[in-house]
Amino acid sequence: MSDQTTRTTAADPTGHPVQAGDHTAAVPPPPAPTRVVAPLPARTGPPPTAATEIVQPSGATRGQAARQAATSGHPVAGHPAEQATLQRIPATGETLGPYQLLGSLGHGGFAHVYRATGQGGEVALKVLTNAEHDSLDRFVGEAALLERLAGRGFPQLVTADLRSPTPWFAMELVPGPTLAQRVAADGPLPSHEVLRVADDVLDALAVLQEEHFLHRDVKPANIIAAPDRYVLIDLGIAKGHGTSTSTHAAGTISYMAPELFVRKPHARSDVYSLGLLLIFLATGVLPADLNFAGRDLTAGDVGPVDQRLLPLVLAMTRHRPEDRPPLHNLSRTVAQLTSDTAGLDPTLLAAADVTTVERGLVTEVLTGAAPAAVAPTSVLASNPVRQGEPVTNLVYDQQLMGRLHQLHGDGFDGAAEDVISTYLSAVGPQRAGGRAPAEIKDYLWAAMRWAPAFKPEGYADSYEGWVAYRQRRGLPVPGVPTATPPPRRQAGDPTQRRTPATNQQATQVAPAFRPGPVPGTRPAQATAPVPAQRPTAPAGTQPNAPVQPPVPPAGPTPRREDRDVRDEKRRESGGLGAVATILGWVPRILLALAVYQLVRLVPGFDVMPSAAGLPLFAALGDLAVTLLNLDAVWAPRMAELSIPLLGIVTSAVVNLFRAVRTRRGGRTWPFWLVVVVWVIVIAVQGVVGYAQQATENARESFEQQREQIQDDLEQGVQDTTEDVRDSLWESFENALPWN
Ligand SMILES: Nc1ncnc2c1ncn2[C@@H]1O[C@H](COP(=O)(O)OP(=O)(O)OP(=O)(O)O)[C@@H](O)[C@H]1O
Repeated sequence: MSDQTTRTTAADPTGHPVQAGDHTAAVPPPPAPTRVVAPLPARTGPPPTAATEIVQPSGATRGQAARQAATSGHPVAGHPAEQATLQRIPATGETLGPYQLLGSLGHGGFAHVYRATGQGGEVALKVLTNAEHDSLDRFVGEAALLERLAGRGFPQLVTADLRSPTPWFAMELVPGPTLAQRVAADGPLPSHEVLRVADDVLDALAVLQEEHFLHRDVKPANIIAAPDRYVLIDLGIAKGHGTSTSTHAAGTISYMAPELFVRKPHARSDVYSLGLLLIFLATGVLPADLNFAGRDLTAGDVGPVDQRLLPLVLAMTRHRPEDRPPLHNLSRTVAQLTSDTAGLDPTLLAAADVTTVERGLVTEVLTGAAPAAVAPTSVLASNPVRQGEPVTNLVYDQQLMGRLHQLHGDGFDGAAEDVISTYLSAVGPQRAGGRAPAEIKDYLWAAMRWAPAFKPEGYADSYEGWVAYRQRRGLPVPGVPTATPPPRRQAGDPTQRRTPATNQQATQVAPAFRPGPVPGTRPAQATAPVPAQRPTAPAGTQPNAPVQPPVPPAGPTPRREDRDVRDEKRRESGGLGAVATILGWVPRILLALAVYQLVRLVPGFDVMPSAAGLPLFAALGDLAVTLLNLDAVWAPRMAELSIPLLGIVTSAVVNLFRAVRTRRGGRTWPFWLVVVVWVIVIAVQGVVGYAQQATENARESFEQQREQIQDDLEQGVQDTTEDVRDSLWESFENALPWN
């Protein structure tokens, strides 16, 4: 037992955490509620040497070894990317703390796991074998998180010695094969067993979510099939960090949710991986990767999955994370599927708003704004993707992967090596851990589950061959001016998804990854100097000379990237995108007109000409009058109404375009804004019109009364005058002598 493990928490029966900074404990298994793992002190600068100077086999510390390697210019030994980061791997029979190692259970790039025996019986003992600078933090984070999860769906943490020169922690030994081993040995699982896996893993993920964590590595190799339950293991998202020795790196990427490729983890990223996992368990194969196709899986993609399971797995693997159902809805669906009597409630599988617990996860963890209490273990979460892992890291480069996907879709797998070698010359070979392009290509093809494509006849399987193929078909080639204009897009096929006739057996339909800068022009962390872009050699000359990419801009901001992506999308969709852009301005113009009309209602501004008098709206007003068979007096009113109506129609069209182009729902705010502003215009117009009308009526009535009175008066005067005149006349006549 190391001297550090003698400072145990056994002396602390109250269950309080061990002293601050004490990272070790040797609680005899089974574990007391005592806190086994105390968090490492928060770091602001470089890691403290005491905790991280891990002894190399040679006796040199990791830091010394790294410095030696750096100053000599040579890696310590073996592969340049790996050897400076590996530390001692304990052998069977050795003792670590109170445990004797009985045999290896497995390993990844990060740690080795042993079956070990000690006082309390057998345990699974995980030993940190990667000496990358933040591996220890992550290892501590994994142990701390296991402790917090307290065996709910995960192995129970037993004890740990994280300050040992060979840091380790012991956990409950879960008997049974992993699901990867189970399927390899027995083939696909029956549906009821797939549902049991779904049930247990969903429960485990829900517990994890309550602790504000994502697993991010749900895959068959990380689920142990114990006799009575399925247990999720491997919370060390850092495994494989800084090295590519992980035997499961490709498998990990295979289950990765699309949003993780663009470094945007979502609370439902694990749902995607679990959906793929269920498909794998049910069929024995994974569907072809659709990450770069940007669409949902369909029944045709997933092979012979039980019809009852199908809606579940298709919902879980939706491309957009917000379209996937949340965990509790999935659990309820699984319960319904498991029960023979209950019917399936389809609303549970519909896209649902972010739940409260998910919101906590998103705001606290994914954005890095975790509260202090979570911070010590959120090393797992603060690195949503495995940065720095050679080769694996390449799949996060959208430019590179998009281009490779395009080549693959066209059937030019052989051209991939050219593109990769160009890419490496741009970003530096260290980005891929010094691997050769062919090796990288094989890795990426395995990771993305891309089956070998079939090249169209008559073209070399090289970058130049691909360029020639595209040029001959009038298709855009990134970085090369199009010789002939691209063919007109067909109505009903706006994305122009195209499968080459000769490439029917390539893994996927070519997703029309559109031309953009040559790969490597905007790598996420490109720092290496890059040669200037060189024009593509004509087909047939220099068959293996790749096109050199232009210099990557230094450190683009995310906002800039967003803009670039938007621009790229616009370019990708060609004329369709331009039409959508122009149309996109129409609602805004109409909105401006609506505001203008509103201003006209302000007293004093009514001298401004009405927008409804513009020829377009006047014509529309007349048209409406004719079509609706209305009285001509309605024409101005219909011209007014035509403005918001036009806004609604164009907004609907724009949204349709956008939905087709991006496979997302379009923006609806311009539509609502136009409508709302117009409702206000009409309401204000109504009130003002009513007031004007009322005033007019009052005025008219007053006028009428006045006229009436005047008439009456005049009449009265006239009558009186006539009466007087008559009576005078009569008197006069009577007074005449001859009467
Ligand atoms: N609690 C456990 N009980 C039994 N076996 C276990 C346990 N934990 C891990 N193992 C075995 O050890 C193997 C490696 O474990 P784990 O995946 O945690 O290590 P890792 O270094 O993070 O590996 P990877 O890079 O594959 O994720 C597992 O595949 C499993 O077979």
